[in-house]
Amino acid sequence: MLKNILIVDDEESICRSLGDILVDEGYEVSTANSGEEAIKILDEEPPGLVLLDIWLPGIDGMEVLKTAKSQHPKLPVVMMSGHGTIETAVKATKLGAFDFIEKPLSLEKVILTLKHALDMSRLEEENILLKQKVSREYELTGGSLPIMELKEMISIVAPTNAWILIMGENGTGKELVARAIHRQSKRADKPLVEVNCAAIPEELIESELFGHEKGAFTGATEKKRGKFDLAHEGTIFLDEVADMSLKAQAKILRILQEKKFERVGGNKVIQVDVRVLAATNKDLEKEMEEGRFRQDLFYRLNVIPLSVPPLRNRKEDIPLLVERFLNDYALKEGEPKKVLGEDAIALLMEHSWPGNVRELKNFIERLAILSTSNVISARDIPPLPKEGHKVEPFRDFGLDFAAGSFREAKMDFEKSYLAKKLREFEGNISKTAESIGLERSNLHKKIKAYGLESKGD
Ligand SMILES: Nc1ncnc2c1ncn2[C@@H]1O[C@H](COP(=O)(O)OP(=O)(O)OP(=O)(O)O)[C@@H](O)[C@H]1O
Repeated sequence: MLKNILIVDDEESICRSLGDILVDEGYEVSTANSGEEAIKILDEEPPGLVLLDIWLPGIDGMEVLKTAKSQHPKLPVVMMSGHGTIETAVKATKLGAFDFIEKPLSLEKVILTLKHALDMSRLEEENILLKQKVSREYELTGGSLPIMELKEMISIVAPTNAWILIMGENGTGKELVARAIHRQSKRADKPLVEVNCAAIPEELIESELFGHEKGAFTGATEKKRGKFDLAHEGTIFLDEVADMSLKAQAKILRILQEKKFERVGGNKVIQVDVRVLAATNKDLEKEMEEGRFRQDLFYRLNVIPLSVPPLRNRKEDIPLLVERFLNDYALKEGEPKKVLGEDAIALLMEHSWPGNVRELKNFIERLAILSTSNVISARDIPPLPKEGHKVEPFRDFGLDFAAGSFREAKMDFEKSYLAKKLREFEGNISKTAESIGLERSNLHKKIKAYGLESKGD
């Protein structure tokens, strides 16, 4: 991208010669011979960078720097001076100058400094845009009473350091709640590290959470930092916390209590400062009763409970969510935004959305992809399961021995058998794989091939 550079120097010859060189380097250049002129240009047509002499008649360089920084805080300003002292350089840096170059100017130094300053400013811009994009992506949409109450609770508890347990059905937005809490907390500038407890094999849990030293076990070819280490001074989000084995729960409890750990294969004790957020879609009271979840861990995590309501209890959010997902889709694909007709929305409001917001989001994306017209009406909506009909993730498909060939019958059996076993272990892939003597990765492949995924995505 072409960047405009403003050179401010009362010596006409410097403006001219420096300007010519910078134009040759591919920059656009404008010049000012006084502080007053510079301020006028900054006001009317802000450049991408300023090369600013300190000694100017009238308003001097330091004053121009102050004005420039107050009007355009992100504008990189490089100071130049023939009588540079350490003090002036320090003062300029304190006022926000990017760098300080001494006269007589070394061309190499000027060009290198400009390049660094422009690179830095581009990175800053990109960073701001990315942060905006990410925070938009993770915004909780909804104006219903339960969602407004939830947002209110989030704004109260987020700035504290309290640990929070987020409960709710699959796809209700628990991860978004965790992100909102982190974003509104004092730790927002530090990392939010997510741990999907259900996805870590038990034997790797320590190395995932606490890291390992090089050579700690076969396969540990590099030293690796653990999730707790990475979350230092930030937030750790333990998702699907009830899907860990009891052994893994005990390990987590110990670190949560002591806030200290050693890397696998190491002997240095690492102390961390982390805020813990946890989420689950299980009924933890029931899990405890049935001996699948440790009580002490529950009390440790459940300092502040937050509950995310299912979509069927806040259907008035559906129109807003639909609007948001159609918008997101159009932006992502760079296509014109489609709209849903009132009749189509009315149809969506009748459905019970057992997969909650995730199901609605996927449904809307499919509609946006498949519909040929920009206004989607009720006629374009594929049939939705009847009200009250809860889609079981691993439903029994029944055996259809009318299936023609041996191969088809075998596939029917395999699908039905895996669905049954997955149901038995409540969708826990590790446990199912272990119980039926199949490799986890192999089971994953079969689940995909037979469309047995538990979630809509
Ligand atoms: N209120 C909301 N506004 C906008 N998008 C939402 C909202 N709630 C959920 N979503 C979207 O729905 C999807 C599922 O949300 P999320 O992953 O936060 O749910 P979850 O409760 O953590 O699900 P699970 O228990 O299955 O992990 C995501 O794509 C998320 O962006």
